Amino acid sequence: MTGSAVNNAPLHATRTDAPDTDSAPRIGSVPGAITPVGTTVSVRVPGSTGNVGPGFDSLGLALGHYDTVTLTRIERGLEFDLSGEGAAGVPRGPEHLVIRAMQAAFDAAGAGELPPLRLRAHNAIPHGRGMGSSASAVVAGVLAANALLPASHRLSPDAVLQVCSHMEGHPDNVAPTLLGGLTISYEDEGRFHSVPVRVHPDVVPVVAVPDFEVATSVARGLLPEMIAHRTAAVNAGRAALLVAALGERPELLVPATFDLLHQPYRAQAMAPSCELMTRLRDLGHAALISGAGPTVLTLANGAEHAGRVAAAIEEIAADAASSAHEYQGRTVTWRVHVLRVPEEGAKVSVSTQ
Ligand SMILES: Nc1ncnc2c1ncn2[C@@H]1O[C@H](COP(=O)(O)OP(=O)(O)O)[C@@H](O)[C@H]1O
Ligand SMILES: N[C@@H](CCOP(=O)(O)O)C(=O)O
Repeated sequence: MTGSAVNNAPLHATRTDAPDTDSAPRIGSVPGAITPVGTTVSVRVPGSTGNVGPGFDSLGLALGHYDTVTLTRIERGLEFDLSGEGAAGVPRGPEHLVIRAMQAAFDAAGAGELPPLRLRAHNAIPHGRGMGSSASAVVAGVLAANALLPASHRLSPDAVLQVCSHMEGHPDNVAPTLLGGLTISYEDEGRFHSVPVRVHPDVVPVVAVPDFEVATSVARGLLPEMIAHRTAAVNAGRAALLVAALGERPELLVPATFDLLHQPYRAQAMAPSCELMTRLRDLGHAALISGAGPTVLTLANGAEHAGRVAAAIEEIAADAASSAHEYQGRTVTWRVHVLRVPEEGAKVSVSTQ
């Protein structure tokens, strides 16, 4: 999730840019209007990889690695039952990201304060690793809140995209989390748009998740204000090629995942990841820094190739001479997951007691 420093300021976060729902009547004071006590909303939400190499703040790919978030309307208070990745480190109060996202959805719908809730979350998406955990939390919160609202106040799919993208500050993670597959997102006069693109079934994401975190806000703070025209031209070409490679021509994934726009500037914050990525690319694999890092994502061409990538990661990580193995006097440990690209995004289900 994006912070508030100059380089990572949300693109357009003013209320005038927010969804046009200000004319909706406020319903927070009408108890019967919001789904009754006992109602439970569950959201199964995938992770995502932003940028996918050269498509900074635009391209995004859903990753088949899921958090499950369940909200129950209760009589009073705000309760938490959290487990899995990051559970010990997140606040248990109104500042919890899922609750903040729910309130943002209620605000956009003109619905006032959230009702009393119990939040149960089981997280598989690691925090601060570039696999879109904050976007998934935001999407889960906004979709859960929407399901609690009466039909008359529910946000449209476009309004959901606006609220989620404004909260994140960039749309490339929330779009595939909402829609699945590959998405091309862009911002135009304060509104976010996203186009889903079919992904070739042979594309297999392999992630290597290191044991250290880099906050997205920190990684964005490392980016320069200006880049050379030549650099922009190289990246534009590779980003365009990447859409073709992911959709039709996976054999082109190595040249298509080359980036000069963000990865080189962020290397100082994730040296072991850059070493692993470089070694994998030297072996002919389409490795890149996932999102703002430090996870290394390799896009394999078929299941057999994915197995070879996983084996190569294990071998490089075991090489005592490599900074992917030992960095600043300590051993870096990596978790490797062979995932898939889900065709569908977050799924919501509602039940009543
Ligand atoms: N499921 C979650 N529940 C609560 N907070 C979350 C959740 N996922 C992410 N966050 C918050 O977002 C932060 C990570 O966001 P960010 O730095 O953007 O990394 P990432 O690449 O994982 O999205 C966490 O430290 C935490 O504060
Ligand atoms: N385009 C963003 C993507 C951040 O993804 P995350 O998963 O690291 O939050 C960026 O590169 O900053």
